[in-house]
Parts: sequence; structure tokens; C-alpha cells
Amino acid sequence: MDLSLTSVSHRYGTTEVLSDISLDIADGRIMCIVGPSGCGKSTLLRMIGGLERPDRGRIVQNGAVPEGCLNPLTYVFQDFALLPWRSVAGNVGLVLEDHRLPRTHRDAIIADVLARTNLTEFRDAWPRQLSGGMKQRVAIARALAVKPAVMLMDEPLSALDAQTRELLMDDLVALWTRAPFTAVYVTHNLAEAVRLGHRIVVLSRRPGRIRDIVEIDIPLAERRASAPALEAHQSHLWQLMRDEAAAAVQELHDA
Ligand SMILES: Nc1ncnc2c1ncn2[C@@H]1O[C@H](COP(=O)(O)OP(=O)(O)OP(=O)(O)O)[C@@H](O)[C@H]1O
Repeated sequence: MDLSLTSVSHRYGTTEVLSDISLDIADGRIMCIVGPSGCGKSTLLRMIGGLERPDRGRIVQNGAVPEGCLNPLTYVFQDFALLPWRSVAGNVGLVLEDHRLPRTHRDAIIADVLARTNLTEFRDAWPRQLSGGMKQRVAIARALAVKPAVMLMDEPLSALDAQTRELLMDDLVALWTRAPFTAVYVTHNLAEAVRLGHRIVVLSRRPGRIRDIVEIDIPLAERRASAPALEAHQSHLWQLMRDEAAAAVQELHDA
């Protein structure tokens, strides 16, 4: 399923947050959204996910959802959002409970996504027993369990330390390489954007407008941290954002 956004604009009260965003989100690709603090990245993600409606413009879903899809648009949040009183398998199974699936089918889905995220041996563990990186893998397994058409990822690695972030980026690349999924991935971190994004949308400071769209055609599995080609893309992104980011910080300071 593809998504297309046409002239999406939004304001909260008198604050204009997004302005004239037109974008296509292609099936089977990862689109990253970067931009200065407060430029409307999370707002845009909520609009794409249907949690809020834009004041102006349209967001249209084109084409069929994947076979077996239980929820077309699924979120992965920065804070993992796991229930502490449920085991790993219980947290993953939660999203299947409303779907009246036969128990064997449900168990098979849980086993499959836990295997894909290397969590099989932790299926009975409690969230408190897991590191941050493992918790986020559970959240990713939970998102995959509903076979979403599009995963909406809001700073999914931001709460993790640098080494864990690297490992989870490798996990995401391996997951995508085995079975390509469609994702919109909001991040502050340009290194993440160039490792994971097929396409990177750079927003201006608020109201967020599209400043540029950068395509990276290096296969995800061939992108190595600090590879010169990726560093060049990252530096180009920073050049695009630098003045805007400085102005956004100054605005926050002056407010
Ligand atoms: N529900 C809301 N009501 C009023 N204002 C809001 C609401 N949600 C967001 N905002 C404002 O809209 C602007 C954009 O917020 P948003 O969280 O989308 O930006 P962001 O780019 O994701 O920010 P950050 O990079 O800091 O995470 C901010 O000024 C924020 O205060």
C-alpha cells in the first residue's frame, strides 16, 4: 500500500505547525523525516497514522494492504509502551486479542515475530528484566505482529545509548532485508536517517515545509556506519538543516 499526502497543512490555535506538505510514501521503502526541534515531525506522523486530521490537504491510502494485515498503520514509540504486568509474548499478543484469531494462529504469529526479532528465548521474560534495546525489540515485534501496511516510527531509538542504537539499526536492516516493510521514521539523528532511509524528507523549522528530499540508493544491507558515502549524505543533510536548527533553538530560547 502506498500513501500520498497532498498539500497537508495544520495549525494549533494560532500556531502554524505544518505548511503545504506533499509527499508519496512508497510501498516497501523506509522514509525518514528529519528537521529542527518543534518543526512538526511528530504531528505529521500522527496525521499519517490518522490520529489527527489536518486542517487542510489530503492523505490518501492507495492499493491493498498486505495479505493477513490486521492493522494497516501501526506505531513504534520512543518509550516502548510495554505493559509491565505482561510477559514479552503477552505484550506482543495484546495487539492480536481484538482480532478473534484461533489460538493456534495467534501463537504462530507471536512465535514468528519473536523469532524475527531474536526474542524467542525471552518470550516468558517480564519487561523489567529487559534492557532498553530488548524492550524496543519487543515493541517492534508487537508492531510486526499485525502485519502493518506502514509502520510509523517516532524516534524509536532515541531513548537508547549509542551502542544499543547501532545494534538495533543492524536489527532493523536485517528485518527489512529479509522481508521489506514500509515505514515512516521520524528522527533527530542524521546518522540513523542515512543508515535506514531510502528517502529522507528534510523539513524546515516551524511551520514545517519540505526543504528537500534526499534519495539514497545504496542498499540498506551495504550501508556501514561511518562509510564515506553515508558521511557525505549526512553532511549534506546537516548543511540543509544547520541554519534552520540554529534559528529554531534561538526561537525556543526567546519564547
Ligand atoms: N496537541 C497539540 N496542541 C497544541 N500544540 C501542539 C500539539 N502538538 C504539538 N504541538 C506544537 O506543535 C509544534 C510541533 O510539534 P511536534 O511535536 O510535531 O514537533 P517535532 O518536530 O516532532 O518536535 P521535536 O523535534 O521536538 O520532537 C510544537 O510547537 C508543539 O508545541
